[in-house]
Amino acid sequence: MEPAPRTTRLSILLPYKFDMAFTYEAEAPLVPGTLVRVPLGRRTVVGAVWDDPPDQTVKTRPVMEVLAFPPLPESLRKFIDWVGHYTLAPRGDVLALTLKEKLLETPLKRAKTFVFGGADPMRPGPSLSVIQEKAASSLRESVGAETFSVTLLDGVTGSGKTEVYLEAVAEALRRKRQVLVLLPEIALSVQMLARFEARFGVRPAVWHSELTPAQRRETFRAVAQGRADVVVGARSALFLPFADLGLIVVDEEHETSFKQEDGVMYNARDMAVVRAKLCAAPVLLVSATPSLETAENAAQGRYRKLDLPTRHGGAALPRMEALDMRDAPPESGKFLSPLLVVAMRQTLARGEQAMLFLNRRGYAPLTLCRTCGHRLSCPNCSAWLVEHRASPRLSCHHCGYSMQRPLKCPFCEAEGSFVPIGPGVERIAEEVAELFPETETLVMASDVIEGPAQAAEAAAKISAREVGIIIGTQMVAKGWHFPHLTLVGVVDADLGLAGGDLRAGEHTVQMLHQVAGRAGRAEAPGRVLLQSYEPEHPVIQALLSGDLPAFLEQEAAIRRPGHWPPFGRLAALIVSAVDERLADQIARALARAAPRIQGVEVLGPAPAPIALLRGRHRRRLLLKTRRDIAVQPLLRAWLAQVAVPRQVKLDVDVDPISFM
Ligand SMILES: Nc1ncnc2c1ncn2[C@@H]1O[C@H](COP(=O)(O)OP(=O)(O)OP(=O)(O)O)[C@@H](O)[C@H]1O
Ligand SMILES: [Zn+2]
Repeated sequence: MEPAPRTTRLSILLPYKFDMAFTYEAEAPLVPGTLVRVPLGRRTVVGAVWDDPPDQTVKTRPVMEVLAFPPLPESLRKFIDWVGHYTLAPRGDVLALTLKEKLLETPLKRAKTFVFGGADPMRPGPSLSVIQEKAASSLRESVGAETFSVTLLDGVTGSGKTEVYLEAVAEALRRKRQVLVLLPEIALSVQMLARFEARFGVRPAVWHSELTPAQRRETFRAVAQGRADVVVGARSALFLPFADLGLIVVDEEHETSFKQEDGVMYNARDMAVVRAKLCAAPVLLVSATPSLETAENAAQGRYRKLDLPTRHGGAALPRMEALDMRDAPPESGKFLSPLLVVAMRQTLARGEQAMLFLNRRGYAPLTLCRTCGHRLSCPNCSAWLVEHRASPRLSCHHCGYSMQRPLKCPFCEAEGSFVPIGPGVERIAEEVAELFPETETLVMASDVIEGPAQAAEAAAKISAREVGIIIGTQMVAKGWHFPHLTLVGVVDADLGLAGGDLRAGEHTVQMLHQVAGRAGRAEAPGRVLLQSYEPEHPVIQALLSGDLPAFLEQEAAIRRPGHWPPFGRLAALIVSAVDERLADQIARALARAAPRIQGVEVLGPAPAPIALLRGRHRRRLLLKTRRDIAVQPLLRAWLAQVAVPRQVKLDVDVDPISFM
């Protein structure tokens, strides 16, 4: 008879760049998901017992400590495996999204400073309109079914989408289930958090990058123990260890900021659907301007769709007009058409507020030497330096490089010859200050409004009408409800169309429609003026008509024949190296090894639009397949053929959103 083994072998996934789980030994079996401390080389690290079969042959080291923490649930472990498989990221890197470095090392606060749970779903919400109630009761049913389903809640701006989805949240809470609400920019969601509190009597738990380590740890634990009943979070909240998730809401599902562009490149909107499926829970995608992906899924019957076609309380949708800048141009060196200025004066005279939208931070996007034409660019990136005057510097928005404005042109040595070209929000603010010296104005951009507290302060000022004119980047587009705001001026409606990537038109329509939706949300009607040099462009026409479904139809007709998403699949390879020749060499080697299969096309290699980024030269290849062909096996087989030296970084971006 063989002697019984004294120890058990365990597979342990470590939150580092390894795809495989490592085998360790423990004195007794541990359930999968258990968090343990183990040796790794000369260090000790925290990992999780995983479901892979342990290797029976390798030499093992012992588990050092079993952490007193609820094991990661099976649905989360499967999710981590799934995300790794889909994005081609090592599973360890995906686990790291759950087990943030040091998360479990932070000592617990003595005093209980954080209180979770206690949302009261029995408190009455507002009385819903007939059409809102219809949508709400359908959502309550989905939540009550306690099984996987996907619903698109498609409602015009100000239709009460938030009120309606709070009803779904209430239903999940009545069933004692946990709820996750994903927002594109949690730091800017002060109004949403306040509404949540008004509805349920407590603030929800929040999850975003600005939490302190202690807040993180406490929240993580409360979610794992099921004490945190609602979590409102940024995309990374998808990786929290929910004990009993009963509903996921993805608000503003069309937002590109749900896509993480570095490390594990995942789209939180799409992964939310996967997470819900693995938890057998419903997921609700919410938008006034659904992405073509989601609209197509609804059209094909894969997702259910609920509509809220009118604004709440009889408010009309704002009137949209294009200002043809060829007919009514601004004065030279200025950017606001006289017609827009007149409209602003009228608005202010009525005691209402105006908002100017320009999705560009800083003073000017480009600085040019008048004498020789030299342009100031970043030494590390293929990008112009952006002038900022609030804190006077020229800076690179890609790598953070910054410098003083030089006195002399480094090229022709002319003195005092630099001129700013084009506007950023600071320059618009300067123009506004000249035109409206008496009016209080407020700039909202990520370099001026840095966190939730400042955003709350800004919102409070606007609501209290301490501000007449608001000038902002995309930060002002999202979700705000300012009852006295009736005029929105879009400074450059053509801006987003210039780059011309696959979704440029779609994203411009979504963003501008969203900004427009800030106008006239209460009694006074709203008006939106789009400054454009090309008002006949289909995107501007779609905005004017307000017929977004028709626009999506057009987009679909353009993308369908070439199998562009969502009618086909894309994956991008981004090769980068400090040594340009090496980047080229590997990119060419990849091109030679590219799959040659029917229904599969490889484009490139080509220099990336940002060909130099943080000192690295970048080349791109794009894999395009028919929808019925999965890209992951193709990518794996492809990448296995090319040896990539250590000095070269190869990023794989499945379902790319950015083509830069
Ligand atoms: N049934 C209702 N009773 C009272 N107020 C309501 C009702 N429905 C909506 N509102 C109010 O109308 C405003 C707009 O609603 P809400 O913010 O939910 O719309 P939304 O569709 O989410 O807007 P957006 O997409 O533009 O951010 C809010 O102030 C909200 O409180
Ligand atoms: Zn740079």
